[in-house]
Amino acid sequence: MTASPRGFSPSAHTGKYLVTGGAGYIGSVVAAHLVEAGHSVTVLDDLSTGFRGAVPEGAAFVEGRLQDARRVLDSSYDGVLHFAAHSQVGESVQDPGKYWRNNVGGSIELLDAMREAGVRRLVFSSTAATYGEPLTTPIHEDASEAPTNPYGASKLAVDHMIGGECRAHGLAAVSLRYFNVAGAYGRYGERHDPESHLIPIVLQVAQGRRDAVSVFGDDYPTPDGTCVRDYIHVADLAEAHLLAMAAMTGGGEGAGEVAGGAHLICNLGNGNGFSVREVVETVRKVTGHPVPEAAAPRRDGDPAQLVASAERAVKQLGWRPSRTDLAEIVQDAWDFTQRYAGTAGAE
Ligand SMILES: O=c1ccn([C@@H]2O[C@H](COP(=O)(O)OP(=O)(O)O[C@H]3O[C@H](CO)[C@H](O)[C@H](O)[C@H]3O)[C@@H](O)[C@H]2O)c(=O)[nH]1
Repeated sequence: MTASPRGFSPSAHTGKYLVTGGAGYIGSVVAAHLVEAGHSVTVLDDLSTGFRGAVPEGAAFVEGRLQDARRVLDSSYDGVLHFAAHSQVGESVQDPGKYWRNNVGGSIELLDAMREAGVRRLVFSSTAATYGEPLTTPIHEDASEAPTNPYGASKLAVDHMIGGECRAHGLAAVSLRYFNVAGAYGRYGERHDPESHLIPIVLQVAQGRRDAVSVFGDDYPTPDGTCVRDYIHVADLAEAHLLAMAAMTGGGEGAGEVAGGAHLICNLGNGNGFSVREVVETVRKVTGHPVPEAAAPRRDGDPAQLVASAERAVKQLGWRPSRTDLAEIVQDAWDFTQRYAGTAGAE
């Protein structure tokens, strides 16, 4: 095992969990954390964007869609962690039906399968994109929800569906709204094709696989004119998922027990914003390589600034992010990029 857990153990209880999308970036990191904490894990993934090699050793694997959850789940499962989704903002604008069908339609099937099998706990991978253009910063969970693209709208629809399922049928659920997830956890890291996220793109420039990074807009109302985002380490994010499940199984560390019928929504971010230019500069320092920049027009739908208030996750779940330094996040992503991304082991 190349990953290096830091003695994180959110719960003395061990359980049996289904991880949908566990061959993808975030799902695989969470699945690895669950296995390392001694839980029994089954990954359900259709490998449309994930990699078989990213499923952690020790987890069972079922290749299938969310519609197939019915043939996997039974009452021996303690809960589900649901990551399987399409997640490209630009693509969702081009092909919205794909997002409604898969993200919303698939989640309906999953919720039905859970109810039929008597599996009553869910952690859902939601997103800051449910808020849209923020009216205030940092963003709290009671901010207005006005997604600006079908990706965010599909995730918000699922959050609403989950709320209804909790009220009607006593499901316990935690929706975690991620800000900009980055970094890697040993051999588990970010590999999108095509890549659209800033940090992996800048690292590809540092590696010489791209000529320059396009900086999308330098006239935003931010200190250096480029967009500001809240980057959160994927391992800190993963720990929040285990704490969320623990809050529902009675082994939680936070203030809030999430009982049947309750739906807790928590933002996950560090509360610090970094601009595109600061990210590029950090990559130069960490890698020691030059990173040429090219000015480019603003990208449609990009808010100037997205920064989280994660106070609720800290209070309710007992979450304590420990990798908040941007250089550490970039370093871990860089190690992954050099060792694993684009290698045969990725398949
Ligand atoms: O080549 C690039 C790529 C990105 N950027 C800029 O870098 C910032 C971060 O962009 P990312 O694509 O890495 O991340 P986003 O903030 O667009 O996306 C994040 O927030 C979205 C919601 O707003 C979704 O949740 C998405 O999955 C999540 O990664 C943005 O200002 C973007 O314009 C560039 O300047 N050049």
